[in-house]
Amino acid sequence: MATTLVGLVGWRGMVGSVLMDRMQQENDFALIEPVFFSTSNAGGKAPAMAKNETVLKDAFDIDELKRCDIIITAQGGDYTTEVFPKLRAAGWKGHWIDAASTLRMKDDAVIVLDPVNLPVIKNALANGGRNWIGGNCTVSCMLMGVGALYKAGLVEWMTSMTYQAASGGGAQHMRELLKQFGTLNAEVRDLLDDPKSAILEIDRKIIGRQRAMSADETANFGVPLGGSLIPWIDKDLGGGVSREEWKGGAETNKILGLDAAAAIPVDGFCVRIGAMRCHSQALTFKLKKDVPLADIEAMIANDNAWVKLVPNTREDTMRDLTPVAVTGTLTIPVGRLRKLAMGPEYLGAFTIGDQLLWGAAEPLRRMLRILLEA
Ligand SMILES: NC(=O)C1=CN([C@@H]2O[C@H](COP(=O)(O)OP(=O)(O)OC[C@H]3O[C@@H](n4cnc5c(N)ncnc54)[C@H](OP(=O)(O)O)[C@@H]3O)[C@@H](O)[C@H]2O)C=CC1
Ligand SMILES: N[C@@H](CC(=O)OP(=O)(O)O)C(=O)O
Repeated sequence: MATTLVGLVGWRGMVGSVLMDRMQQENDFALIEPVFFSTSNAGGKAPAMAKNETVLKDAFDIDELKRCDIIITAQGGDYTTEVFPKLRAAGWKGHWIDAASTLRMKDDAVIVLDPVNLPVIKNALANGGRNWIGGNCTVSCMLMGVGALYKAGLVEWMTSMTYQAASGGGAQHMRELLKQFGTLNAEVRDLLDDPKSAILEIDRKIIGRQRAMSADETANFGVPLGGSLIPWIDKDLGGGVSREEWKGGAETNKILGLDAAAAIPVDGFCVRIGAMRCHSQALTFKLKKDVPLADIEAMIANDNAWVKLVPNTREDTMRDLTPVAVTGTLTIPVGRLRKLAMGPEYLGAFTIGDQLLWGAAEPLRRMLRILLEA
């Protein structure tokens, strides 16, 4: 069989770098002939994973892109908006795998998260599908954790309260958060070094410095995030709903392959907090019936190889159910599982995922594998 030519766009960005790491770890490059593209350095040297195609191609060159059997892009939505229609208009029939949200809700696109929706992917493939889009990080991480309840048809509705990391905004947001923490620490360092100093004096100085942060110091988030939080993520869709909140319902149902008539109500609030790259979520389910907690735990624990049930104890929660425990791993812990005071059909849960792994890069490389094995 001829070698599959796979174009890689956005490979040196934050999501792209995580994707390259995972592809190397899983030996994906052994199965493909990679062609590396750049929006800024065409003609430069391709990275070490290159085989025969050792020069960076221009990521806007439709003829070069057209050579590829498969293109994977983590370059961002603006790039997709500009290049994808031109490429298809030029008659390209290859597979397009994309991290950006641009094409997600298009009828001819599938949101890929194969441990949850392999049947949806396989069905689209059989029907000639060629556009494979990674889901919103919060939605993908949530479904990796509690997808079992949806698959079992148990969910009447779900509400989520998210605690989303700085990385969701991009690399500059992570840097800004850390700079803000440093600025705040510097503001009270002398007082912290003195064990007899008054805590209210420290508190007064911190809030003063937070409120005095310059436009430069908050250029990415718009307001201070260090020592604070921001209960709005992505655009304002009107009606008091953020675009990130809208994605929760729209993408969950699309991933599960549920049309408007069968859609499950999913809604909540999305909040940016000062974590680095793990998105956490508190979930409340209204189940269609009273299912014993032990059965629910077993369902979740056995759903996929990455989910990890965390016993609902203080000790287990503090050790295993934090962004610090999860960062850099593919593990999706689900804990704090308990029936809520509202009644036996009301279930509470808390889950965490690395938003650069299951939230962005991993579903893309797994889709590549599915195509290579098809
Ligand atoms: N951040 C996230 O959490 C998520 C992002 N996504 C999607 O992925 C897209 C890419 O996001 P992200 O990876 O954060 O974007 P980055 O800004 O890190 O990278 C995007 C591109 O910027 C260029 N670039 C310019 N300067 C640098 C530099 N110093 N280091 C690395 N790259 C640089 C690179 O293009 P070139 O090599 O051509 O110059 C790179 O491919 C997003 O727009 C979004 O659509 C999806 C899910 C989650
Ligand atoms: N919006 C997410 C990150 C992201 O890129 O989402 P999407 O792929 O849906 O645009 C966040 O800020 O945490």
